[in-house]
Amino acid sequence: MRDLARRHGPVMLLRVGEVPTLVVSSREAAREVMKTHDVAFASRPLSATLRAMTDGGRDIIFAPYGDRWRRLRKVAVVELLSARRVLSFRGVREGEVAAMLRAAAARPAFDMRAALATLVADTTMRAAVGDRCKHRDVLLRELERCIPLAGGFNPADLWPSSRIVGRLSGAVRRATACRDAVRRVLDSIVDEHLERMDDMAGGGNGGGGEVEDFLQVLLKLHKDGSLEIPLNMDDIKHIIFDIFAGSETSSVVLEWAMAELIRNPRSMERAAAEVRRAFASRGAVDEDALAGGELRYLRHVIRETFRLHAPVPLLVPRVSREPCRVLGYDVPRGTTVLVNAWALGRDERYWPGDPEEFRPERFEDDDAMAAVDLRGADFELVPFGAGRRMCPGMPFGLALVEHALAGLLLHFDWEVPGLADPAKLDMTEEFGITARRKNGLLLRPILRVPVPGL
Ligand code: HEM
Repeated sequence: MRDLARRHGPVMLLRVGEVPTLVVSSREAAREVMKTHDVAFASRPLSATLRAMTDGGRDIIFAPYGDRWRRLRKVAVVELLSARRVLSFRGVREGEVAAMLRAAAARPAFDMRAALATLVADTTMRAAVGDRCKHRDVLLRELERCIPLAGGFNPADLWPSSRIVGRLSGAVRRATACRDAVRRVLDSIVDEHLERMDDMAGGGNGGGGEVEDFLQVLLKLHKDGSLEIPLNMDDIKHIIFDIFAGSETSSVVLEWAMAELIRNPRSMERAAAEVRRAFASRGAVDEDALAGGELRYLRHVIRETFRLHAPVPLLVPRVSREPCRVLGYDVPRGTTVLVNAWALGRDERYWPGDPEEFRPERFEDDDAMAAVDLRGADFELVPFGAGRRMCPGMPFGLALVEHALAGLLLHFDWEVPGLADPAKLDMTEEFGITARRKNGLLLRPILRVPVPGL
C-alpha cells in the first residue's frame, strides 16, 4: 500500500474485494481523518468475522460510534487506565519483569519471543483479573486464535454479499467458536470473583492480590450503581476482553526493539550504558526514574521502534459515518478507512535522509524532532492512533514496555548465537492486524548486573 500510494498519492480509494477502502498515507491526510473530520470517521466497520467475534461490536475496540461505545470507553479511561491505576500495578510489573530476568539468567539461550509474550500476558492477567487465574492458558490460547481472524482480510469480510464465500471461508465459524470459548472462560472468572467478593464483603479485596484488579473495579461499579447507566455483566466481559486483546501489542513492540538493538550494536551499547548508569548501583530498574524521563536515550529507542515498526500498521480501521472530503477528495458514507501508520513512519518527507535506518539519535538532532511524540498530535508518528478512537491503553502499555526494556538492558548483554554479523538478523514481518516479527528471536544473555532474587 505504501508503494501504491507513492504512485497514486496519499489519498487512495481502493476496492478491496467488494469493500470500498480509503487508504491515507500522508501526515496531512491522516490529520484530516483523525482530527479535522474525527467525528465523521469515528466509527468502525464491522466485518462478518468481527461481528461474530464481538457480538455485533459490543466491545470498545470494534464498537460503532455511539452511546454504548462512549459509555464503555469512559469507564475504561477513567476507572481502569488512568495514571493512578497504572501506577498501582507497579508491583505487578516489577514482579513479572523480575521473573523474566531470572528465567533469562538461568538459560544459555533465551527464547525472547516466548518470554515477552509470557511477560505481557501474565502482567495483563494479574492487572485484569488478579493473581489466581486458573483459566489463564485457555484464555490466552483463544486470544491467540482471535488475532489473525481480526485482520479484516478474510474472504468472508471482503465479499460480504457472497454466501458461498462466507460458508467456504470458515472465518466466521472460527470467530464464533473463539467468542464462545472466551465467553465461557470469562463467565467462570467473573463468577469466581463474585464469590470471593461476597466472602470478603466488608474487608478484603476479593481478587487475591494486593491491589484492586480491573475486574474488581468493574464489579464494584456494577454493584454500587454509581454510574448514570449501570454496567451490566455483558459490558464487563467485553471490557475485560478488550484489555487482553489490546495488550498483546506491547510484546510486539518489545520484540522489535530488542531485534533492532541487536542489529545496531552502537545503539544497544548507548542504551545499556544509560540504563546501567541510572540503575546498576540500585540493582534494579526504578519506575520513578523512568517516569521522570531521566532515561532520554531509552525513550528515543522506544520512539524509533514505534516509528519503524508500528505494531498496528494500518491502525484499527474506521468507517465514514457521512459523506466527507479528505484533501479535496470526496469520500462516500460507509467507506472503510485505513491510516497507513507504517508508511508514515518510513516516509522520506518526514524522516529525511535515512527513513529506513534505526537511528534513535534522530530525536535529539533538533528541537522539532525532539518534540515529536506518540500522543497523537504528530501525524507522522501515530502508533497509538489519534483523536476520539485513539488507544486508551497507551500509558498502561508504555509503562510495561519501558520497564521491561530497561530491565533487559540493565542486567544483560545480548547476542544472537551463531550470527557473526548482527546486521543480517532477519526482520521479516508477519501479516495480521498486528505486525509481529515472522521468526523467533533466540538470544544469548550475558549477565552484567546480578538479577535480584537469584
Ligand atoms: C504498545 C502498545 C499498544 C499499541 C501500539 C496500541 C495501538 C492501538 C491502536 C493503533 C488503536 C486504534 C487507534 C485508532 O483507531 O486511532 C488502539 C485502540 C485501542 N487500544 Fe491499544 N495499543 C496498545 C496497548 C493497549 C493496551 C495495553 C490496552 C488496554 C489495556 C489497549 C486498549 C485499546 C482499546 C480499548 C482500543 C480501542 C479504542 C476505541 O476504539 O475507542 N491498547 N490501540
